[in-house]
Amino acid sequence: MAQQHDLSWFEDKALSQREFIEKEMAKFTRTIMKESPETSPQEVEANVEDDDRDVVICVRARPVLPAELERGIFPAILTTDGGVTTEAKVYVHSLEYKLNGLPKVTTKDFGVDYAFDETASNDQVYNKTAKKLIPIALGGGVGSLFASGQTGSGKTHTMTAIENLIARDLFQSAQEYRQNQNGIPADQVSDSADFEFRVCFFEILGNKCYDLLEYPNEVTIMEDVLGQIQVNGVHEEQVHNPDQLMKIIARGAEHRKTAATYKNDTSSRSHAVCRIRIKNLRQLEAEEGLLYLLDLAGSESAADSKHHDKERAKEKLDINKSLATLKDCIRNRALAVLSTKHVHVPYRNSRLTLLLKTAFELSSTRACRTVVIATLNPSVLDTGHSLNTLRYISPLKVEIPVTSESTSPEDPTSWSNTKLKEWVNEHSEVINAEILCPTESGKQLLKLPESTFIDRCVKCGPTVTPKIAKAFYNKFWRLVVDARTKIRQDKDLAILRNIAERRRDGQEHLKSVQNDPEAKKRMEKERERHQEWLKRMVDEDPEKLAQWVESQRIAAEIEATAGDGMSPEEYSLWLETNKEVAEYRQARLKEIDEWIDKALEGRDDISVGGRAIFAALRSMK
Ligand SMILES: Nc1ncnc2c1ncn2[C@@H]1O[C@H](COP(=O)(O)OP(=O)(O)OP(=O)(O)O)[C@@H](O)[C@H]1O
Repeated sequence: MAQQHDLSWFEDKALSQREFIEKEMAKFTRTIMKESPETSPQEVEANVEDDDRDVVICVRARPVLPAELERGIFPAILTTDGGVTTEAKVYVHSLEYKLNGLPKVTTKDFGVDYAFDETASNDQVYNKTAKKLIPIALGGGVGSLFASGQTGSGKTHTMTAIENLIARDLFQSAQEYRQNQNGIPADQVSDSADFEFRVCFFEILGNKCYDLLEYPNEVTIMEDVLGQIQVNGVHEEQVHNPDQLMKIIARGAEHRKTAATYKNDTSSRSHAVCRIRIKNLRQLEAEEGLLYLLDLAGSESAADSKHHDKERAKEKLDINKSLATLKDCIRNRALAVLSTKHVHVPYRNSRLTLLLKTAFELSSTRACRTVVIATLNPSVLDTGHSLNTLRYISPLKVEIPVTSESTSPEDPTSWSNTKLKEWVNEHSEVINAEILCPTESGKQLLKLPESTFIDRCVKCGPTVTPKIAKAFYNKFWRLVVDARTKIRQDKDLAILRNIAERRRDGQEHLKSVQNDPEAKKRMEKERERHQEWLKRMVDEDPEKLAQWVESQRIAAEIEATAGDGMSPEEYSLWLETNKEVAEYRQARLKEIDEWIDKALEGRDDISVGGRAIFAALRSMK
């Protein structure tokens, strides 16, 4: 819980301006209520029912606590629900001062999938977010739940409640599965029924990992020769009911490494990972399901970190770097599925994301769903921290395009039920399309848990063994992976062609400029303007600047690697540009480094988070 501390000059001011701030906020609320008609509960529910997003981003603002109310603290955060056509929003009101010294209230808004205010119950939060991870994990997929938020914002409160509900539903669903298979009443089967649940709990602290069940044993996260991620040396325990699971989680949480910070003496400074492996004993061919419950370390700004010693500052830098990588992985993985843009999922750049390889890998054939819950302290004194949290999580929300960009007829995502059945009949003599996919579209069949897919195939007759069913599942999923890869390669090629053209034009242009002093001057001016723009972006929109630098890096990367797997015609085009590519790429990356240096020059006020983004971009080369 947040420790009390002396109010700074600014905090004092904020509390003394209460009347003014509340009046401004009320004015703002009236305006947005007028602009966006209230969403009916039915509309919200309908939205939830249709929610088949792979990544769900939500925020929960806790109430102002009685002790805080006593100190005169009041809330400065407003949330609105999303509707069929509108997105859920969080508004943060901050007190600022104009140049003439008069106060003003600035409001920043962020779009999320779900925004919960202080009236939301734990059940409501769970039902709309984490609940959908259960069928995915039981069905052989990967469900991940991340909690993030400033210390004292209610992370533990929310996560503990959700973990309890997950434990309850996991075992209840396992019983229902058995009941559906055998017709045995649920109360007559054991809690775990046809599943084996194994739990481990560890923390990632910088580049080191420690077992939280056998504390302080060190464990290592590594990729084996088969590309599987192993957590070597970790202690795993089998659990048979919700109580056992919750006891283990509580035991791990007790060992959680904590350290004093300026803000809170029990602030978490490591990422805690609880992993539940789920084996379907009835369908041994199906992949193991994975459920990750991750309590992320808080990100701290430079101002908070100034009280830290060198070691703590380095630790914080590692944390911020891993948070930046995690953000790229979640966002880019969602983009890779939804769009034809070239995306790079840098999951190898941190221990945390390497651990979640199965969820991030573009060639993964498993259903994955990621839920991010950010908790907010609504206090007017904590708007800086709330903005930090929101700036971190809101870019994770990826818009679902109205029409899929994927037009490849080979991609099952776009198949109707008729087309899907045709494919099944054409590719298997023993699997009956009416049993495997009586009504589903291609997209719906891809959402089906692997074990259910295998179950349905096996029901087609005695000749269909689980092994055959599993091979058919892989064959179906390969279509998706191939289609995605092809789309990306096509896109890379288009970019490459464009670069080749631009470079030809550029060289012509350079030649003409060399002989034209006026044009040379103009070019110099243009360069200066560009540098100015970069400098300004550091202040105004570091996120946008980081994205721009990242796009430059990706372009350089494509230029250097696009020669792979091309047709002869494409390859000759490639060769044309390839001669100087290595040299050009080096120069380009050096230039990017210089841009970052220039942008950061003499800027001690940039947050640790901002620096970490740039550091991560550099290290990704
Ligand atoms: N949604 C909520 N409704 C009511 N009280 C809440 C809610 N969320 C948090 N609280 C209360 O706020 C206080 C801080 O919450 P909590 O300890 O969960 O924060 P935290 O983010 O986990 O902090 P830390 O990182 O320091 O452990 C607690 O007293 C908790 O009971």
